[in-house]
Amino acid sequence: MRDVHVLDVTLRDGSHSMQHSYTEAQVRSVARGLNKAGIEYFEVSHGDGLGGSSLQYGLSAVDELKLIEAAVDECSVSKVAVLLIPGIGVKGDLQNAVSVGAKMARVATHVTEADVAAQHINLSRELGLKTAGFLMMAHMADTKVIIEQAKLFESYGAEIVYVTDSAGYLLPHEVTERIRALKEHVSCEIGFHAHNNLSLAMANTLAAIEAGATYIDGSLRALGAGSGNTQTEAIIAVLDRLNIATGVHLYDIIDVANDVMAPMMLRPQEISGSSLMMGYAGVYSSFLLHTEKAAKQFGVDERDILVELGRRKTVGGQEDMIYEVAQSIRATK
Ligand SMILES: C[C@H](O)CC(=O)C(=O)O
Ligand SMILES: [Mn+2]
Repeated sequence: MRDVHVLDVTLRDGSHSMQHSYTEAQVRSVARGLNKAGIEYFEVSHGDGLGGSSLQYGLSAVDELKLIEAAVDECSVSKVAVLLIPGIGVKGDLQNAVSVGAKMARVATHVTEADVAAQHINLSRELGLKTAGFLMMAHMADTKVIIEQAKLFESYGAEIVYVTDSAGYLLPHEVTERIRALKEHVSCEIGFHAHNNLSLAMANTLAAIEAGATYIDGSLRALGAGSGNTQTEAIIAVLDRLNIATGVHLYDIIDVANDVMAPMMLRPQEISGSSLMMGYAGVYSSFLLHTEKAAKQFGVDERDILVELGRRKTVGGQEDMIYEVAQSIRATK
């Protein structure tokens, strides 16, 4: 019995921090540990979802279908989820993921664009997947808009709607406001996905649960875009202390975080000057590595790039703007 479902995103959001370099052996060892710990669903895909491997978003070292298949092969308890952003991934990608054993799909759109997900959510239900809509950059819309968009997801067949704090910008009371509004106006379950750019991932996750969210994302050692996500092993411990059942064994989840994930991380998952600025300026967390690259290439301060990206209200899919902004800052020097 699970009061709250903790979905682990180490093998998807963590792929941003790993520069999409996961190998089959790495995925197998993480999947084995998550399965042993009793995680219900964990996500495996390119960081930007199915079909994300590209020059724009970063090339994957290994075909994600091979990684999904390897993860599925390690599972007796856990089920594999995939993320799909319509336009980056296509319906065929979802069918392929199902053919290698995926059991859940999270269809992600910008917070004001749920209408582009109708076909993908329909297909996901037809394929028998647990199906969720994932509203990214949720800080960019007020509760009225979020309710409207969640209702669209629900009308297409989504069983869960996630409020996704892609920029790690939201403050706890703003999370409460959004989740509470959804609880009042939609009947599907509500999920929450945090980024730790302002060091608020855990506080925001607890605010979401208190307001009624029943699906929560976490990642081992917090591995994820920007400053990473809510740390899976920490939220399991905290929920245990709150007597909220997750069905996950604490020692086993700590073991996979410490013994398996930590040694393979390319760099510590920390709140750096730049990832903090993403939370401050409201910038999509997966822009971090691109911003570091652009800052070096044009010899400008990463923070200036991020502030300008926030001011221009850039969203996922506009990675090319990072270089344009860096170039324009350079030109004014
Ligand atoms: C594709 C993004 O990385 C999805 C996500 O995890 C977020 O918006 O946050
Ligand atoms: Mn994320």
